[in-house]
Amino acid sequence: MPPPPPAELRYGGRYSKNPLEDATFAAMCRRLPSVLAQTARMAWRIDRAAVLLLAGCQLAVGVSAAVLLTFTARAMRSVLAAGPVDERIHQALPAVLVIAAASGLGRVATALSSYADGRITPRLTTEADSALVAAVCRMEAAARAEDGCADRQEAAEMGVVRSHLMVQDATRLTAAVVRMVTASGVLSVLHPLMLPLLLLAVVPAGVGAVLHARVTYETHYANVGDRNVRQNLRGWATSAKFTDEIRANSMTGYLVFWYRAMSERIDAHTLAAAPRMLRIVLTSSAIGGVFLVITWAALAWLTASGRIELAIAGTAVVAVQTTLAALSQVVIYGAAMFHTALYLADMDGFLEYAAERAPKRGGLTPTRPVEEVCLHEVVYHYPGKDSPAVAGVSLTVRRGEILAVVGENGSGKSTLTRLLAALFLADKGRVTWNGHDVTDLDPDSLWELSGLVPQHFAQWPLSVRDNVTLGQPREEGDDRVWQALEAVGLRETIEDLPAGLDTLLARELWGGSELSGGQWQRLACARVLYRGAGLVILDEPTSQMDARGEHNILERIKALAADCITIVVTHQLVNTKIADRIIVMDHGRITEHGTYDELADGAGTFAELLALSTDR
Ligand SMILES: Nc1ncnc2c1ncn2[C@@H]1O[C@H](COP(=O)(O)OP(=O)(O)OP(=O)(O)O)[C@@H](O)[C@H]1O
Repeated sequence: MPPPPPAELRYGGRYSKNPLEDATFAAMCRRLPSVLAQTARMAWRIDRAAVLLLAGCQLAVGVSAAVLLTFTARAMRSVLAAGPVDERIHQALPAVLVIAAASGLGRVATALSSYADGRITPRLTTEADSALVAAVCRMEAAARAEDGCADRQEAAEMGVVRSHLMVQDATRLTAAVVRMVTASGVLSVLHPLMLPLLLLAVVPAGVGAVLHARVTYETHYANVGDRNVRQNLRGWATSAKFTDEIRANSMTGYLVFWYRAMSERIDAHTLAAAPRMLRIVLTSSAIGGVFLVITWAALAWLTASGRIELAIAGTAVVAVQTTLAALSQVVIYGAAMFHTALYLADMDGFLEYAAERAPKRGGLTPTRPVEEVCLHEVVYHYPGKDSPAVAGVSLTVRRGEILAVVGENGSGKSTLTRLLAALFLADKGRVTWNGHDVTDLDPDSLWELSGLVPQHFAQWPLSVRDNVTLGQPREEGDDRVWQALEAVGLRETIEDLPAGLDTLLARELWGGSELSGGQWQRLACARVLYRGAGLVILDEPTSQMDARGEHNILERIKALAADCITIVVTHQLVNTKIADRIIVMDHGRITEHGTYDELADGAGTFAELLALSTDR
């Protein structure tokens, strides 16, 4: 049976207006100097010596071009003068030598500038890439759920990819400008009419190149949403972690077909732009060609009518060729630079957007140990949701206490833990740690005191040791790492791995090993134990564990409870026996609270869920 047709995906996550809708040709040209300045600033920060070398080379390229043309005129005059050929050549020899030296200088300068570019570009890309990763990692967690955030990030990624062209485009553009200015200077001296004619020949190509870049960017913009979804789909479909689920649920054909269909939709957008591009290129070439013919005709007429001498006309031919080549390059690289600038603007825009959404909280350091975490009438709404996930919750948890949070799916348990850990800030109400509002506390110092095993934890493709210690300063010796592993019953498993603590936990990477689901979960618990955190939040920490593993962890939680605040979210109601207090959540509110015995003997949701869990 052929795979079913792909779902029509209506992706409404457009983040803003296409910035090109209002951009005029003049506005784009005006933008170039600022892009050049931005490139120079970024490069200057990275490698001043290389920037100076680059600037020196550009100057050398310009000087060599000017010298080349001026001495070509002299050599021509000598060669075309009256007298015996050997004498004329002899007379032209000094100028020829200067020409050879100037072109040698030009070539060396070009080679050195590409060396300087090679020194700057990789680091520039690394800077851009690292800045993007840091910006995303530092955003407020809640902002990542905003509409369009992922789209903007995808557009910004393109800026990083393009950043490797920045210096190259800028160098080529400035080299072309320098060559153009020198060559056109020489040409204007030869005859003032030549330059405006040449400009007319090249300007249509310039307009064409910029329009071309606009269309390419528009296509890119139209595809941002689709590409975002396709990229996610690709990651999920090709990850070894989901192979079983994909195969055993006969999703393969569907996913492969869907992936292809999405790619074809992206291609269709791109192909739809091709005729427009062709029209632009043909029109601009035709207009430019007409003016070029007029330029050559004008030169022929000036020479034939004796307005310029033959020797000068020879130089003019070289100067026209040089200016024309330089002008074309200015146009091509100007358009390329403009094109790159559009993606860089997306990247800059996203960095600004992310910076605006970086935590803007106070700088107070929380007092240690964490004695008390309180919620005062806290409300939290996810963007785009009608009803709040947490709807006016007040709660106090103290050191030495184990609090269990139970409730049906979607009742707001995980959101409550995010608010307690100050991962999200309340829309209304206050969350305090030791009496200080979390909005006044420095988030990094605050999270140094917390440890979390989330429902969906990462399986870091790192060594076992790094999986346990990630987020903590590296210590001498592995004693505490082994203690944490022992506490979750993983010692033997890890000892049996080929390289013990050094074993890479990523089967898909060469030499890596893989753990089972429950073993991964034990490892996530070991990480929290290793942290010795003051606020420990365990969101369904034993959902994948066998009875022994679960028992181990619960015993460990009890043993450590005296020194910290422990919050356990669980659907295994029997596990709430270890808690001093249980709260039941329903539609974002606490509907019941008490000890296990009080709630089990009551007539509320807890007793009902407990009865259901044993009714088989
Ligand atoms: N990132 C998110 N963006 C938008 N809505 C969300 C997000 N996370 C959760 N929600 C919504 O908030 C509500 C509470 O979700 P929460 O994850 O807190 O529930 P829960 O009690 O932990 O559920 P479960 O038992 O299934 O883990 C749900 O209606 C859910 O759809």
